[in-house]
Amino acid sequence: MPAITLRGVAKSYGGGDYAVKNLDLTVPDGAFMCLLGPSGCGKTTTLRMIAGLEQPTAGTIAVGDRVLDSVEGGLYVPPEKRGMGLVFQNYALWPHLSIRENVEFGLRMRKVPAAERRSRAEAALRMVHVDAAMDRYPSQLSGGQQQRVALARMLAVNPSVLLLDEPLSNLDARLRLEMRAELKRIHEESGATIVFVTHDQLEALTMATDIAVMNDGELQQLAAPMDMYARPANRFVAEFVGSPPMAIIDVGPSPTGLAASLLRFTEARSTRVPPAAVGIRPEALRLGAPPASAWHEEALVEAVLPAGSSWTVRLRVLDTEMYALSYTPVQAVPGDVLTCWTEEMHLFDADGVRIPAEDSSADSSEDRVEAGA
Ligand SMILES: Nc1ncnc2c1ncn2[C@@H]1O[C@H](COP(=O)(O)OP(=O)(O)OP(=O)(O)O)[C@@H](O)[C@H]1O
Repeated sequence: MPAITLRGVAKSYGGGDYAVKNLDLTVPDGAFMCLLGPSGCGKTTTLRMIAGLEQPTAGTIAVGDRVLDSVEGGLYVPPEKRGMGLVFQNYALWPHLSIRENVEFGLRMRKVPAAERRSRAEAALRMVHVDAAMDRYPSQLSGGQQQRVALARMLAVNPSVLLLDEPLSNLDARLRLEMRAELKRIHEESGATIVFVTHDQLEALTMATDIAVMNDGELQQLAAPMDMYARPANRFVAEFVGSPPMAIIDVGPSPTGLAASLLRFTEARSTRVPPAAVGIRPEALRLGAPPASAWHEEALVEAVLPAGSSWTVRLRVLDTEMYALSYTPVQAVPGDVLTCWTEEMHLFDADGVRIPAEDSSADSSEDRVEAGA
């Protein structure tokens, strides 16, 4: 299956506002791409355009050489002729059909012979581990099992492109975790190209091979999950990806307190234009004796929040409240004064765009980070 490409794609539902603006995006063959962003950023609209359920207002959508939409060329291929499988948040199973019959339904529509229908339905149900419940009815299954049946129904048709819109949002935390692992396994086993819409950054980080972060109808960054986490292209991505979020401290033009301390440190180590903002991830803010090269300040412990395997500490650093996340026990109580330090800062310019590190090959031109807002 060749790559899916969107070129100059825009969508307006009328009234002058654009749900998606001039989107250029390539989904490589076999990718598990997550479209990630806050509510209303245009993720679902993008997915529905790929599916053919919405027509773009401008641009082209193609799979390899096959053009599916071309506004300029007056071309539009309807959903049923695109050969893509769809699962939406509100999946619906037929209540009066057994699980097996539900999964066979799509194959029946495609006039697949009975024996083949049966074996393909069984194979799909085995893949999602619901084959033991094949002869039951949807009402006899848990929400998570029903969700898997909806997936099996799509997988039985064997589409080479799967389009999923928040398919895990109706599940409880434990099932979501289980289904993330299942989806990853299904992706690896089937070799299908997956486009997955979510507003949950953890879902995207854990499952995707590529993440496209959108905001306000525009692509903010396209990168592999850990690249995006390590080198967010701009302030929006930096704050959206990661939990607890990165602290971003504005430092210009006449900073005081923590901002002044950070600016002094970055200016002493760089010949470049000073940053307009400095970001520090909670796990990069360490407590204890700092190495000589690290930025450090005294911090007043305000609260210690143990969570079994991690410790979140609320600190007051000069004039600013910050969070440190530790994966080793923190022996401190409110009122203690500790040294906090870091060697990992993210610098942003006045437009909120990442300033690449001078001494790091990680921020090189080979970086997969494509876009900055
Ligand atoms: N059928 C429609 N008619 C008019 N406006 C729409 C329609 N569908 C979406 N929109 C608008 O387009 C914008 C993008 O919506 P979209 O559903 O694509 O965002 P989203 O990122 O998927 O959000 P959510 O996570 O809330 O589903 C929003 O401002 C939304 O109100």
